[in-house]
Amino acid sequence: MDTAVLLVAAGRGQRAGGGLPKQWRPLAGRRVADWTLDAFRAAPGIGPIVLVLAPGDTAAWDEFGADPRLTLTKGGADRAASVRNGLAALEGTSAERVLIHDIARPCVSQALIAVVIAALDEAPAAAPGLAVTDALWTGAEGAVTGTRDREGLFAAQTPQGFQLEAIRAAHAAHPGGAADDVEVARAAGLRVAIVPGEADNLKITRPEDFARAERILRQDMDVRLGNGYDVHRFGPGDHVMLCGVRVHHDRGLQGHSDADVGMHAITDAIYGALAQGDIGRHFPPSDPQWKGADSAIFLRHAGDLARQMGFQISNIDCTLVCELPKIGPYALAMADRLAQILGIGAARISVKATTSERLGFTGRGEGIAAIATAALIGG
Ligand SMILES: Nc1ccn([C@@H]2O[C@H](COP(=O)(O)OP(=O)(O)OP(=O)(O)O)[C@@H](O)[C@H]2O)c(=O)n1
Ligand SMILES: C[C@](O)(CO)[C@H](O)COP(=O)(O)O
Repeated sequence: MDTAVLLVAAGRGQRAGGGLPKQWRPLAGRRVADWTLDAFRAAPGIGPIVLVLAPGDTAAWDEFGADPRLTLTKGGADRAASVRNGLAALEGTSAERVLIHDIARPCVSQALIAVVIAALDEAPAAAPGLAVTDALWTGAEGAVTGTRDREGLFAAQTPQGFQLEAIRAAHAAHPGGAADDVEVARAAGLRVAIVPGEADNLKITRPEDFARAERILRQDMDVRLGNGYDVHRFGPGDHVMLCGVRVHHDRGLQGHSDADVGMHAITDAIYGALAQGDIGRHFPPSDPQWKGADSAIFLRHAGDLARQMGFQISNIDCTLVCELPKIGPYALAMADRLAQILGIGAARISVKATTSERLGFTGRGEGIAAIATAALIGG
């Protein structure tokens, strides 16, 4: 049974400071929102994902709008209003359950997601709570004024899981202003099962939380580097394909596929980082179906394989080595095309070129060489 995910990301993160809303700020090499989104993308049994965005976060609307797995909808004046809009966006989907999660909790584990989903087999609602272990005081003017019994107290976390129709009806009946969806569910008479929360599943709220979240994410991070190198010889022709862009030239490049030397080096760099061999292993040159093939097929395969193995492409750097054609005027278009094929931001891709000072085979204009590095992050 598919479980939908509703990620609320329309807050302004005022307590976290830092200028940019916290979900768009960098954390362990990526943005907070990327960590959270990918945790749910990677979880088994997840169906539609609704991302609730502030209307003014235009860059996010453009970026995430291109992802076919996501449905975007506008946030409201407070968290509960944003959740209501997200639930409305789920109307008509086949999902019967929903996990509602703060985008500001990027350290959510696969184990916790699975536990909440499993608990929904037995209960109409389930949410993680951390039993309070510290003594509790009341205080005023910098001094302790009393103590409170901690017995039976829990710190509430997300993802909070619900049968979809039940939480939709609960929100419709609620006057608003709830701290979380458990409060809304309980007001509608739903029993909410508590599953054990995780200390690492913090909500980034204040400036110091970034450092703690970064430590948590980095301790499980699997950083991989791969390199790729390729050469193609010039032959007759009137253009070359380089990093997915057709570049006018008085000769073409020879090869079994479209001979896109840059894209081949990048593809091999990704395979290398994954320890999955090279293009020849996945697309043997002896196979006639790849004759004249668009090299985007190879690159897309490497990118998909990285995702299947639990890795994100952090960045790519590719250097083309040739005297001619001049690469500079095409470099940005090349980065854009590669980004489109890989489904990552163009700012994560660098394409540059150098001559070899007329030395060697590239210097003599006999062919083009390309060298690429890919950095992948998993875990
Ligand atoms: N109108 C709102 C307010 C909050 N949220 C989301 O609700 C989650 C939990 O809220 P909180 O930590 O309070 O986030 P902010 O409202 O962004 O923070 P602050 O109160 O410090 O401004 C966050 O993922 C936030 O983006 C939302 O989608 N819409
Ligand atoms: C839903 C929540 O994450 C539960 O802990 C929390 O209530 C939302 O954030 P806020 O800081 O209470 O606004």
